[in-house]
This record gives sequence, C-alpha cells and structure tokens, in this order.
Amino acid sequence: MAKNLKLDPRQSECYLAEPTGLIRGIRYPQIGKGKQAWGAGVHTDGSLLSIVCQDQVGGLEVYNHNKWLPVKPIPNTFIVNIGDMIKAISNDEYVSVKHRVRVNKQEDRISMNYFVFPDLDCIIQSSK
Ligand SMILES: O=C(O)CCC(=O)C(=O)O
Ligand SMILES: [Fe+2]
Repeated sequence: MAKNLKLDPRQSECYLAEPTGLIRGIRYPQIGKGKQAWGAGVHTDGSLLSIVCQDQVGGLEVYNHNKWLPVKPIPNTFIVNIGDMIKAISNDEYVSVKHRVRVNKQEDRISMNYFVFPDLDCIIQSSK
C-alpha cells in the first residue's frame, strides 16, 4: 500500500508505530433462542488498519457492493480491515470497510482485535 501510494518511507514508519497499537479482546455472550441482537453496530474503524482474529462461531459481516457478507471463520487466519486513517492518507483510494457483528443465539463468541494507530506526534496527510 505504501509503495502504491508512493509514501515517503519515514512517513510510513511513523504511521505504523508500535507503541500506539491497541489490542481489544471482545466476548459476545449468546442471546438465546428467539432473540436478535447486534454485538457491534455498523461502523468503520478509526485506525489505520485493524487485524481481527475470530473464533469458529462467526458473526462478523462486511459491507461490499451493496451487500452484507458474512466473514466465514477460517482457522489460523486473520482478517485485515482498512481503517479511516488509511482512507484519509490514500485520498479515498483505499476505503475503510463498514462492518458489524451479529450475536450468536447458542454460543458465546470471542474475537481479538489489533488496531494499528500512528505515532502520537505523527501528522496524517493525504498522499496527493
Ligand atoms: O469482533 C469482531 O469481529 C470485530 C470487532 C470490531 O469491529 C471492533 O472492535 O471494532
Ligand atoms: Fe470494528
């Protein structure tokens, strides 16, 4: 991505700072038969990138070409979502993905999420 956007390597380094990264572990409790609930409503992530590791229960959905698509759990596989900051840096060449999480009726769901944020003093600027 950095190559494609012709980013200065020093600039990309400050975007991908390690100390500002954030890990969030989430448990979505089962809701029981006959009920419906959202574990996470429709949103985009404010980060540069988000790396999601979900268990086998499923429930994550992404919006693509006017459709909601379930993200099938695949063992030992991470999902990488583009966040709002990449959208800003790339002048909308890369677009942050709308997503939501459906809660399962019979099983709890666990996901681990790593959000990549830039260094604290890094200035986000468009690549154009
Ligand atoms: O639990 C998931 O699969 C995604 C969670 C999420 O979208 C978030 O924490 O921003
Ligand atoms: Fe998210």
